[in-house]
Amino acid sequence: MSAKVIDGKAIAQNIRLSIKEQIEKIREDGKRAPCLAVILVGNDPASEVYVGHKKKACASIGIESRSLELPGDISQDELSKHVKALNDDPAIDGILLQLPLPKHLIPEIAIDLIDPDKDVDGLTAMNQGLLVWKRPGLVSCTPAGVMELIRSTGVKVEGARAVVMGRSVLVGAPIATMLCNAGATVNCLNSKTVNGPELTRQADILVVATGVHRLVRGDHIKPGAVVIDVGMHRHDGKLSGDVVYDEAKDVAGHITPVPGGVGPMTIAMLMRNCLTAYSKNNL
Ligand SMILES: NC(=O)C1=CN([C@@H]2O[C@H](COP(=O)(O)OP(=O)(O)OC[C@H]3O[C@@H](n4cnc5c(N)ncnc54)[C@H](OP(=O)(O)O)[C@@H]3O)[C@@H](O)[C@H]2O)C=CC1
Ligand SMILES: Nc1nc(=O)c2c([nH]1)NC[C@@H]1CN(c3ccc(C(=O)N[C@@H](CCC(=O)O)C(=O)O)cc3)C=[N+]21
Repeated sequence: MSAKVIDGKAIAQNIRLSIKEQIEKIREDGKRAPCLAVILVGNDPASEVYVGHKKKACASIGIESRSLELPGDISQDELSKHVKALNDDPAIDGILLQLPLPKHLIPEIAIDLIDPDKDVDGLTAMNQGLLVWKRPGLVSCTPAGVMELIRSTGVKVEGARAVVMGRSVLVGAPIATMLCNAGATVNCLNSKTVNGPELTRQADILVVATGVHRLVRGDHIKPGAVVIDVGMHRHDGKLSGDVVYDEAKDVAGHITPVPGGVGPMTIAMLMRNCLTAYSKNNL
């Protein structure tokens, strides 16, 4: 039996449409559009591509975007000044600092300066902490998107066994927390985990976010499981994930493709967070 493909692109499109309609209403009331500021430090080509996607998505649904392109050798202090200026600018609703930063900069110092009410990436210690306290503020885009994709399958999360591969602050850790909050029994694996496949084979819900190409094979998956592949790799212009899709699709019950799975949801959740931040900041 072949798994049902979770169409992240279509689900994301619906969410974007709903946000677009809400913004149209705001504009009809004579109010200004929401505005996202994206900070890009240096010229990492992959980051430039992602930032391009985000700005295009903003334009297509009526969110304004400003980009701040800063030199790769900028000092931590200078970067801090830019973040603070955006915090103080009432015309800016959301601030996104594209990661990774050049090696000499400490990302958490810059991130934690972002006003939590403008932190549309959900990465500040405040927003991550609120998630652990089960009273989420702005939630990280990829984890929020992953939860939406799991919900779209109709598979019950409460009581399910979930395995998250990866424990990064951007992806793995908040996904594990959100699954835990939703009542799943969660194992969060890392690069030192012994016998990973033994654990993944028990998972009703398997989320893979390791950045290791083709790590998860068909026989690592429990038959009928929900498999969410966050990984993103580009080889000869073709995109693929951390899961060996052709093997996994014959075992899983539901599976996300790469591309067309988690990626479009990340962008849709960013748009949703911009609208949430705008609404909160313009009460
Ligand atoms: N589609 C999208 O919207 C997005 C996709 N991505 C993609 O997701 C992937 C992960 O991103 P990110 O979390 O930022 O990456 P990181 O490199 O920050 O984290 C990878 C995590 O995977 C763990 N890991 C490595 N090998 C294994 C293994 N064999 N078993 C279990 N865990 C393992 C690492 O463990 P340890 O902590 O021990 O090192 C680490 O916690 C990347 O491919 C990235 O490109 C990221 C963001 C958004
Ligand atoms: N502060 C910060 N926040 C992030 O959210 C963030 C980041 N830094 N750094 C890099 C990662 C990566 N990321 C992706 C977003 C969209 C797609 C996406 O749209 N993917 C499409 C394909 C896109 C293409 O064709 O290139 C898809 O999977 O179908 C992928 C990856 C966000 N990230």
